[in-house]
Amino acid sequence: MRIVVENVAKTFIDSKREVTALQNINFAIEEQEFVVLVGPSGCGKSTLLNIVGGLMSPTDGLVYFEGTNQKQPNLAIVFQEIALFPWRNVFENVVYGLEEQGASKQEIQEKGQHYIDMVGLNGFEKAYPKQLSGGMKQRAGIARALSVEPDLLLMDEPFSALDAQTRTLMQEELLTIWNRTKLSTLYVTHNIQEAVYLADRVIVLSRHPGTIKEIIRIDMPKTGRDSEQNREQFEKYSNQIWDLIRHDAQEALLEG
Ligand SMILES: Nc1ncnc2c1ncn2[C@@H]1O[C@H](COP(=O)(O)OP(=O)(O)OP(=O)(O)O)[C@@H](O)[C@H]1O
Repeated sequence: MRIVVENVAKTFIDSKREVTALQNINFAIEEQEFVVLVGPSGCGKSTLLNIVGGLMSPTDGLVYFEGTNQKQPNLAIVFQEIALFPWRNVFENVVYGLEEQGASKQEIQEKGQHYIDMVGLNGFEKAYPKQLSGGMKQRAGIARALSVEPDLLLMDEPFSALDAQTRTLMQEELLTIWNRTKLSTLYVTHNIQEAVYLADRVIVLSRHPGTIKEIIRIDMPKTGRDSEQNREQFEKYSNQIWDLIRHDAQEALLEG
């Protein structure tokens, strides 16, 4: 399935002012592609992700899905703050979407366990959210999203609330999982290194209004991007993206 975003614009109107959050947004996410949206604060990353996920409608333009008969394909979203149900244990949280889909008991058992194993939470099936660290909660949230085997995975700053070391480990794990599942993914981050580490293509947004500044293909193998031998190329991409964002990021900082 291919996801096409065509001429999307979004204007928010409240009592005081009108904010054009997005304008003239055109891109596609190919089957099995990992696309990352980067840009400074307020450039419209989350708004765009929410529009692609159908949680918000655009003021103009449209999002459509090619190569599928389904009117509404199966999407799963992972947010920065994983909202696990506190009264459900890890297993029960992970299989929530499967239950909603009306999966059989056997399917729930098999898929639930498969994705719990995939995110490294085996042994914690019966633990409750309050007993888990931030990284473990995030793993449970990812397993819950994966368990419905979505056509498109949407992730909005999923690791930004984690400490730096946990974040690095989670990025590595996400890449391992992605290499196994090859799920079409749209991923939002502020973090340029994270974008270069994970993406097939990086979409750089500028702000006021949020438009696409450039789309950069990260032409490196998906494994070992952070290795010594790839360091130079990794930094070249990071610098290229930072040069595109720098001015807008400075403005965002001054505006607070
Ligand atoms: N519900 C809303 N009502 C009014 N304005 C909004 C609303 N949601 C977002 N905006 C505005 O739209 C613009 C884009 O916001 P958005 O949250 O999508 O940016 P972002 O790039 O995800 O920011 P950040 O990186 O800080 O999360 C901002 O100027 C924001 O203030």
